[in-house]
Amino acid sequence: MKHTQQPEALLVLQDGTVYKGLALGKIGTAGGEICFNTGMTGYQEIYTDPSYYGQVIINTTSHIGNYGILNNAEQESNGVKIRAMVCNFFSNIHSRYTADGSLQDYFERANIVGIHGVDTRQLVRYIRSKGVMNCIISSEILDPAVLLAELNKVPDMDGLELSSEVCTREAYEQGDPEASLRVAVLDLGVKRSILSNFNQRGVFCKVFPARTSHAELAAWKPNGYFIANGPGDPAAMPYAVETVKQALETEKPLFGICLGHQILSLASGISTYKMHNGHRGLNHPVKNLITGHCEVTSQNHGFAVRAEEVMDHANVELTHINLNDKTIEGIRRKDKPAFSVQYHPESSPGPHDSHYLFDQFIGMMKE
Ligand SMILES: NC(=O)CC[C@H](N)C(=O)O
Repeated sequence: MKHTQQPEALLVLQDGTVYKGLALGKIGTAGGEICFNTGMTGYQEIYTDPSYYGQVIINTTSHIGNYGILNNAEQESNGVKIRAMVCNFFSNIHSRYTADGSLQDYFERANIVGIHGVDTRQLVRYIRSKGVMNCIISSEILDPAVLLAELNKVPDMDGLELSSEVCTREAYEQGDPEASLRVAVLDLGVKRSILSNFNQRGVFCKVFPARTSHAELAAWKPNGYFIANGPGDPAAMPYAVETVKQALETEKPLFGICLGHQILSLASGISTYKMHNGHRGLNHPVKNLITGHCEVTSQNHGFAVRAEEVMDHANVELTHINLNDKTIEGIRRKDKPAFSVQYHPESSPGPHDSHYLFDQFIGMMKE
């Protein structure tokens, strides 16, 4: 078994709190915003989700690495997007007959630093009460004072634009070009499983870089617009808000997921804010206020849209609400064929309760 003599590692929080543990992944130092995901499965999908770009993920499920990694099937993008990882028990051995390798080797190749042997229950309770903050992990510098100085160089997520760093450089097409429906995807950090949800339903997609103007999207003659998920602060993305405003004017159907939901909200005059702690996991209960049904949802967001501004809006209707904390989970425009959700209906990883939203969007395009 590899790495039986694991070097020590330190995790230092912005407020100076220090956690000791053992190194995993690459030996090195990395800092970012610390956030926790409570999902009990799907770690590779989480690490490769571009919405986590620049973040340090605590996996609260107690065993990580035990089913290894797959080269393709569980990748949500072209590589690991998280900055670093924290867990309680990191398994050096994996068991799954289809596995292509170990998580340790995968992290080493991707230059991802991590720490395990941390009491993640205590750590999460601490962050939950103090609120979101930055952190740094190192397996090479074991002096907390030096690390704290390094940590001060890590940028604050508030006000940070990151979609331009993770989106495609060139537009590309995906799916069957003969399909009867064409969706222009504004790639703010799109997950692969969202595109497969469209392709499986016979929709042809063209994925455009984040800073594409509406004129360029419209020139492809899409039947509808999809505004993707992605990392960073939506309030720092006036370019995407402008594209969405213009897309709304075409009266063609528009659907947004997560960051896309926040951008549709901003384009509708509703502001966003940074949450005390984000929602990241696979079991967040959401009520669909149109049908009265509850959905168990997959989530990953640290910003949200302002509830009071949704409620006061003449042209926006609240469609989904979070049953844990009553935050806004979905809206639709009363005057335009546009709707969005804060959670992840593509459910990768996660429960499949919300797949119907893709069918709803396709139904609107067919009308
Ligand atoms: N998954 C996402 O699209 C995340 C959106 C945004 N970056 C947030 O944290 O709220």
